[in-house]
Amino acid sequence: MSIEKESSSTRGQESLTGMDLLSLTFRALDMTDSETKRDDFLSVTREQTYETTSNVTSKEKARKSKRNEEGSRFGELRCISMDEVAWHDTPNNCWVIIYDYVYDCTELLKTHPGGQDVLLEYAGRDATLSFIGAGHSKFAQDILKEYLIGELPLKQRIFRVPDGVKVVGL
Ligand code: HEM
Repeated sequence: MSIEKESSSTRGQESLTGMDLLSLTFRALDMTDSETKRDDFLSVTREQTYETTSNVTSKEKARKSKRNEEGSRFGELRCISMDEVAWHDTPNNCWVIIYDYVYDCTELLKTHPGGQDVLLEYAGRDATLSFIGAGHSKFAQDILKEYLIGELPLKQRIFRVPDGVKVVGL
């Protein structure tokens, strides 16, 4: 059955969008412990997202600083576009995107328990799906922050935006 047909039989006249397909892929990947809990899902409202652009209004600035006082996870993060990330795709300069955050994995390449090849495969691009697929432990998720250097601009994000792709395990 084609995707279009399946879509129209399950969702009336609506057709599947790229986001729907990505979301389905994630759901198919997640997998093992199937009982969904409320906090399995990322629930982001427009107020909880923030954009690190230069022309933010004073109202936005006030909101951001309030959020930082309240203990935002990473404070101010540099805004890095996917184009810029794409330039960092070598063993001497390896950035990856996971969950809309940008990580400099150049040093990690030397010590990554999964080896450097798997990381290099995603150098300069999004590695979210593989990071989850590899079944990384809580420890691995915790040390992610050691490599954090920035985040994607709001327009390029697919997870941390209102109605973004929902994933389990991050
Ligand atoms: C900054 C990003 C990453 C960090 C901090 C990281 C960290 C780790 C850590 C600590 C482990 C040991 C096992 C564990 O605790 O889960 C591990 C294993 C592994 N990682 Fe990563 N990882 C990263 C990105 C990736 C990516 C993008 C891939 C792509 C496929 C990957 C593939 C693997 C694999 C296959 C293993 C399993 C090794 C084994 O069990 O023998 N990792 N990683």
